[in-house]
Amino acid sequence: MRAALVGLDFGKSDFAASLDELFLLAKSAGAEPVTTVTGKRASPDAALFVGSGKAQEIADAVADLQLDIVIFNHALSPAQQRNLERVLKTRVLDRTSLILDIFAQRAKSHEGKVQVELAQLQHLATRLIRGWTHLERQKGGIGLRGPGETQLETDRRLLGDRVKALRAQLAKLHRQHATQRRARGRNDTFSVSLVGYTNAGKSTVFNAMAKAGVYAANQLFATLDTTSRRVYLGEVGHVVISDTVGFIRELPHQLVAAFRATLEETIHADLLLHVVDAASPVRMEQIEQVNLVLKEIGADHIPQILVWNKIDAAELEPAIEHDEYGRIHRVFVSAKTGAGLDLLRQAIADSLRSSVEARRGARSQILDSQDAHDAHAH
Ligand SMILES: Nc1nc2c(ncn2[C@@H]2O[C@H](COP(=O)(O)OP(=O)(O)OP(=O)(O)O)[C@@H](O)[C@H]2O)c(=O)[nH]1
Repeated sequence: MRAALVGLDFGKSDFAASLDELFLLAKSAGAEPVTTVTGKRASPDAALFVGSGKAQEIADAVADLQLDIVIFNHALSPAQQRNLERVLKTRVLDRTSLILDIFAQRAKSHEGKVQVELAQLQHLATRLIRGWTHLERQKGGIGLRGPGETQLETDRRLLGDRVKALRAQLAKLHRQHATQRRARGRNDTFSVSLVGYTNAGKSTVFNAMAKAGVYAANQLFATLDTTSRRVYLGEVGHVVISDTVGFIRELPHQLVAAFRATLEETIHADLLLHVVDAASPVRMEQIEQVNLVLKEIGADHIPQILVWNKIDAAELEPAIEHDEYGRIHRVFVSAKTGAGLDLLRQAIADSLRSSVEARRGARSQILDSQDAHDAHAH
């Protein structure tokens, strides 16, 4: 599918990085970006998002380069999208729909699929206006319409019913996961979650640690479902490591909501390995974006180790770095070459050891106070 990418510069500093990301997103969705049209504006045009001159430039590109789709690096209103499709005479997609599309292609587990469908329906609900989509025609539903209902009311009702059913399914899956987590908790297994910006290399680190053969690809959001493995770390024992969905700037809020359940795994971890693409020029900003999402889901209090990955590409050396309190702050690794992975194992083992000591400390404090209580009673 031949695509044009369109990005408008509203004076934000991350304009170039955000466009590079759109290129990757488009490729991940299976499109072939042929050309990029950029422009500068103070604010979006109400009817077409871009100005009429820019719209003509895009329309010419569509005709000259025989493009099938135009992808905007922004959120478009339903009216803007329709107006643009009329003027450009081709399909128009915005950033939110593109990300939803990738999620729909990638979701593998039952839960992942339910979450993506819910997010898509919620996105559709904002676009459900007269003459837009007729849901019951897709379902071939004669007799589905209630008495006196207009097409729009019927669409809204069907959509509402489906959203309700999906929410119920998710709640059930959620309860099952909580039960599984409790079972794990009883075993006192130390749990480690990999988090990070999309494409940072989480799956590759996970594979290297777990030798699991989890799908790793130079695509955004190759991993949607949480996968967990037990990993043996020598005399300190076992940990459970989980790979999680990648984060991205401007993740559509429907998706943040839908994936909250998946991210629950993250919230209950004892340690977060925050994987960073050390070779990316925008790595500091990506770290910030990830920390923002962690805060949003209430996981910002969990101890975190920054894993600077891809040191082979960034020409850095494997190392462990401590903060001023002597805690491990950063580990430099290459999941691809294996350099520094022994240091990462060591870092996780250290963290496990101090957690066990802290727990033992808490327990002996309780015993001490019990002894004191008993002594007093005698
Ligand atoms: N040069 C180099 N490339 C790496 C390294 N680790 C991962 N990669 C590459 O980076 C790309 C992304 O890796 P993944 O492991 O799929 O990244 P992810 O963070 O799981 O991605 P999402 O599923 O999108 O969240 C792949 O092409 C990997 O081969 C590394 O240490 N060095």
